[in-house]
Amino acid sequence: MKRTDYISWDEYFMGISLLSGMRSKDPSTQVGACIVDMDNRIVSIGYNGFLNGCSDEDFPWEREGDFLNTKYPYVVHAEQNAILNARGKNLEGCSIYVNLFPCHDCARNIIQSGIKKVYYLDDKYKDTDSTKASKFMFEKAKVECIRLKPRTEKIEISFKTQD
Ligand SMILES: O=c1ccn([C@H]2C[C@H](O)[C@@H](COP(=O)(O)O)O2)c(=O)[nH]1
Ligand SMILES: [Zn+2]
Repeated sequence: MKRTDYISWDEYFMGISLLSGMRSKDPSTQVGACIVDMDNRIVSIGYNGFLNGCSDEDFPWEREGDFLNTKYPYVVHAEQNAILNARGKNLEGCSIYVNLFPCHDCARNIIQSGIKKVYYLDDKYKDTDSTKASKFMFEKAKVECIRLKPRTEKIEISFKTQD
């Protein structure tokens, strides 16, 4: 008889976003993104981090202080890494799963890439102008935003073997 307690597509793709976010070295907010095509195939993934080919040690993780001494001008956002990691593949009609609602800069990139659905979990920056601008642009561009309400708070994975 087939298993019945398997995870849903939404749990699977958001789970992969969260796992991807666990690669992030940002001490305050870890973001992961997973782009999926209309056949439920994963096209690309990404997380927030500093620049390819540069040492992480050369950049600050600070949130406050002089702008140039904070992470903000240097960190590449998860959604943008996922779009860029697709290496020019056609993303028209794809969906993106991301654990944090996209900022206005990511929203512009998502829209321009042809992605049509955004599945998200957390909306902790909902009162910021950046998120308000994202929502305005998504609405105008007819990109659907869906907040996932998982039926469980945690999914466990184990590396334990049976041998
Ligand atoms: O759309 C987004 C918005 C933010 N991020 C990343 C960028 C930063 O590394 C953190 C946010 O840091 P805070 O300390 O919470 O300001 O999240 C992203 O990847 N995508
Ligand atoms: Zn962003």
